[in-house]
Amino acid sequence: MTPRPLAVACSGGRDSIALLHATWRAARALADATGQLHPIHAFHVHHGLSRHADDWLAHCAEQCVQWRAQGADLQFHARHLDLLPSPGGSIEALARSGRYAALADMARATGCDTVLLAHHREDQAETFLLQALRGAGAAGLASMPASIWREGICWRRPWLQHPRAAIEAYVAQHGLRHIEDDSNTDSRYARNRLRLHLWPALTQAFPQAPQVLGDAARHAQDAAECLQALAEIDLGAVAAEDGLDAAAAVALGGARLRNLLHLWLQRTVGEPPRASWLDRLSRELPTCTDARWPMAGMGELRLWRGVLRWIPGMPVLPAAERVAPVALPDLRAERCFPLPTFGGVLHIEPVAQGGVALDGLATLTARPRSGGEQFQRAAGTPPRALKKQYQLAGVPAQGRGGPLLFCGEQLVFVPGLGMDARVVAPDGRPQVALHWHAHHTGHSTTQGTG
Ligand SMILES: Nc1ncnc2c1ncn2[C@@H]1O[C@H](COP(=O)(O)OP(=O)(O)OP(=O)(O)O)[C@@H](O)[C@H]1O
Repeated sequence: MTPRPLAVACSGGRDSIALLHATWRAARALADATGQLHPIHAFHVHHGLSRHADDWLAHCAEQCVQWRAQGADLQFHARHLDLLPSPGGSIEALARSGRYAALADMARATGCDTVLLAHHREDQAETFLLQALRGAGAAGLASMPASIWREGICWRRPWLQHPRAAIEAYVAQHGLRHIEDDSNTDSRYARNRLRLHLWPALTQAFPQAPQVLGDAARHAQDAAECLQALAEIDLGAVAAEDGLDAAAAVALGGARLRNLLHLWLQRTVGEPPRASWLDRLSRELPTCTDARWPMAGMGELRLWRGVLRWIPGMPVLPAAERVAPVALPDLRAERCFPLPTFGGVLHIEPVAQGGVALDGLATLTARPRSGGEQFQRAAGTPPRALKKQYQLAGVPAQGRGGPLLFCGEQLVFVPGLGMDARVVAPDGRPQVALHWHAHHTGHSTTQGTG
């Protein structure tokens, strides 16, 4: 039988570089002992979010070339993501789901049914704490499984119970080189805030924290499995035509009813319900005969003649006027900046002429349209009301979303129209063009071309 290939998900960071190294060496040792050589595949995902992402990909690729020269049966593969955040969505969550989809895709393309991930004990403890801080139930507190099959692929975390220090020691022992992700110090991300501010104090006060939080995650895994099994049993017992027999479900009582509704809604709606919503439903359901519970932008639950059904509806995007203004960080060193509340990503491209001065990117504000904005399309033409400019330029309604970018009170950039002529930088000054990629319309708008 031909030995099965094995994949390692490699970001280029310390842990996954170490795991890739340990894996190909283990495969080679096994081959020496048994004559069976398992080919190893390294998968890298380029998220397109950091200006260093090209370097990380190059580092992983070079590392594989170097190890192949040392006798590793190792192939490198990469996928580029084009992430488009949804309004109000989390860029971390989007990157994670995009990454797993890309890894699964590479696994299928290379015939690997197992993908190794380099999470370790401290990663697991952090995940547990983050879940607790979000108010998660057993399923969230279960954190990361050491091994799980999803859609024909087994995701394994062989180092989930190993301390970070052991990996650091391995890296030092073998003189491995890895990249440092500069976004790890960005406190906008919850995991970084935890890692930078809370973790050092926590482990000083409770040195056993990584171990016991990992234990707690395993207890939560057991509890989550039991709850899932109970919900399956209850679902089988109260299923009615296209929905649930409301009286039979209510008879299960508070916690068990919520547990059942959680699984049923997750399956029918396609995502887990919010805890507050679930609480409300389980409180109101026993008191109603006919009722409706709308879920914003998704559809509604309807109770009619004793059966609770899910009626899907058209998603509704937040109206632009309800989006709050956002003071942007210094964007001078950025190439793209997601603005989830506006439903898209701002792309920044250096240009030789016709752009906005690079310095202007230090203090931009993103605002929704509030009416009365004046925009100047070209030098020598008068500034006019934005609405008029959209009409003159023939920009359709679906191309008029996204943020207006201001520098102080001066309008700089309008998706669909481009840059205001009053802020065009003189030739010879460092300058950039701005592009807005909207998520929900797929509409892309560019400085200069509108
Ligand atoms: N861009 C990526 N490409 C491939 N695999 C990735 C990528 N990012 C993360 N992974 C996988 O997921 C694991 C956990 O991700 P996490 O973001 O915690 O790691 P990291 O800090 O980027 O790097 P490392 O874990 O290698 O130090 C990684 O160890 C790796 O196996």
